[in-house]
Amino acid sequence: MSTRTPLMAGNWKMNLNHLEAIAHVQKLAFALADKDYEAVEVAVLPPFTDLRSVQTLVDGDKLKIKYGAQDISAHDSGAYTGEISGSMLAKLKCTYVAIGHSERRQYHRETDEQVNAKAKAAFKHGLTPILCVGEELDVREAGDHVSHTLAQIEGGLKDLTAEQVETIVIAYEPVWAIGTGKVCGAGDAQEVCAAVRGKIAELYTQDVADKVRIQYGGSVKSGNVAEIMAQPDVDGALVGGASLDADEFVKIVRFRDQ
Ligand SMILES: O=C[C@H](O)COP(=O)(O)O
Repeated sequence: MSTRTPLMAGNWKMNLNHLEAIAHVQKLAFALADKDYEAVEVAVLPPFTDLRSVQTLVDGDKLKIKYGAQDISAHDSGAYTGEISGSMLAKLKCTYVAIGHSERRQYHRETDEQVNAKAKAAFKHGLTPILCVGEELDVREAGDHVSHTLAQIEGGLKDLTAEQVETIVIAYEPVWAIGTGKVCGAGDAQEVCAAVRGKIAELYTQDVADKVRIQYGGSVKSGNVAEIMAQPDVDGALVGGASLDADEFVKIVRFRDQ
């Protein structure tokens, strides 16, 4: 029986301005009770422009919900127009930062090398990376989904220490299941999540691998979350579209009741 605490995280992507963010987090705070936080960690990943508002709300009302960013610069400071550094995110008391999301890889051509540099920047500033990996449809159809995902793991974790890796969160998100309504079968998600854990055991130790939380992401909803969470190597969900509906996200957090 795993002792890993599930992490249910809402990746808002480029949705909700700072006023909408306040209203949304207030709805979540109102709906979630202490008992929800006893067995599940809950986090939101709003756009950068919302983070100060979310921080003020969480700090002011001592909320148990955690928050983080959707990206981080690999650089500490300087002439990098449009980028946001790890120290800026740490100053806003972010806990998490998503790294290597498929939309960053696809639209911004982020490579495993850049993703690895961002993971190092996150650790340097005390942030926990949520390292996103997963294959496109053609890769799955060719039967190469496991090897593709494990190569991303190897590249993303390069030169990280065992102490760092045991705290990291991995999000397995098959690209073809993101925002499409096509859910990866629970067994298929388990296959890749187990392979990811096996790879971490090979690169580090079984003990390190047993501590790493591996989320599934891709069209997670209240109707499919229970089956996905029942898989032994799935330790949470990275939820996109469904996290924008507070009632639906609360149901996902309460996956044991679904
Ligand atoms: O980061 C979240 C994923 O990209 C999943 O998005 P989705 O739940 O809208 O499919």
